[in-house]
Amino acid sequence: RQTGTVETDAEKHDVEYLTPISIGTPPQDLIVDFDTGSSDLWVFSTEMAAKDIKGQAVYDPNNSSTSEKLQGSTWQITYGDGSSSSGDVYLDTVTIGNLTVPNQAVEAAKKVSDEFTDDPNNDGLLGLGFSSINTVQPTPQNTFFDNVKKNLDTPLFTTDLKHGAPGSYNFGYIDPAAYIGNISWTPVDNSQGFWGFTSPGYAVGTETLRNHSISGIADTGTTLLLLPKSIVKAYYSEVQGAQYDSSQGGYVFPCSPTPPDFVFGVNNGIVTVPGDMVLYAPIDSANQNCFGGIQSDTGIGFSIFGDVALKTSFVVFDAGGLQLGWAAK
Ligand SMILES: NCc1ccc(-c2ccco2)nc1
Repeated sequence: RQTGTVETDAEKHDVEYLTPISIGTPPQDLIVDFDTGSSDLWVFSTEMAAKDIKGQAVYDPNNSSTSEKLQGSTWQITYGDGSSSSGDVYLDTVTIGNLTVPNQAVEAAKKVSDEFTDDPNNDGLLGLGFSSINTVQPTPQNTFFDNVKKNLDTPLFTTDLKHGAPGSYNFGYIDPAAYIGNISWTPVDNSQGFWGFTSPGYAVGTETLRNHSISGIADTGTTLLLLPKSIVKAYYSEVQGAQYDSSQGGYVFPCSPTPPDFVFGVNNGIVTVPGDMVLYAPIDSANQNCFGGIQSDTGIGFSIFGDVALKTSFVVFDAGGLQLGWAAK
């Protein structure tokens, strides 16, 4: 039985976290977005039109002695932010850190939307959601984690995303040096293919937790913390000068003073998003006004605990116990 670890780097403003993987023989190195909110491993490839590739590394199945085309299989995915991609499928060897899966479904892109073309550092996505929502047709394929988990000491992975600093994904073990205090555990609802859970409540600043169930997903592939409109409104009502700016598509507020912390419950514990993490990014060159890291989940149907929430914590994605563990660090 094995364990593994791989470093992940924060892009500017922690908009996404990019992690190296190797595909094929000899190994082709790509850097991709590990996404617990989806379940396809897809990469830029030599099957794309040259105009859609702007700086990304590409997978060339013809340059791998271990690639095997999954005849007749195709995939197509559209994400919550409207971005999309599609293509065909190969089985090939995929290595992350010291962990190797010999016959991983690698979804080679033939088309990607402009959001991906215009993101030069991101060579694709590696889904860490449940394989039930893999988009390959006619036969959905397993995620890397689902394929590797039988070889792991224990079927879990952990995330340790950081603000503007390299973090890590660990597979098969909980590193006691990576967190402080106790881990708060909460059951996972994977019926929609996501790492879903329900938080019992929230607080703004130092107030006591308000009882207000928040059902959402732990999603490393979403940048912000997207919550019910009523909670977002309650939070920004306590932020000086905050207002909803339709041109920016969300709440903005003066970058100073630092806004209050946002706290959400996880079972009997709490997770604190420090006010300076709610200051997501300046919207003007003078850094006068900032776009909020907490925005509304309207229209999605559930809340999304994205990177703004995840980077405050050490989080255990436990497929064995079907539970999420959150700890301070
Ligand atoms: N939540 C999945 C996801 C992840 C990344 C992206 C993306 C778009 C452009 C670059 O990256 N879109 C959606």
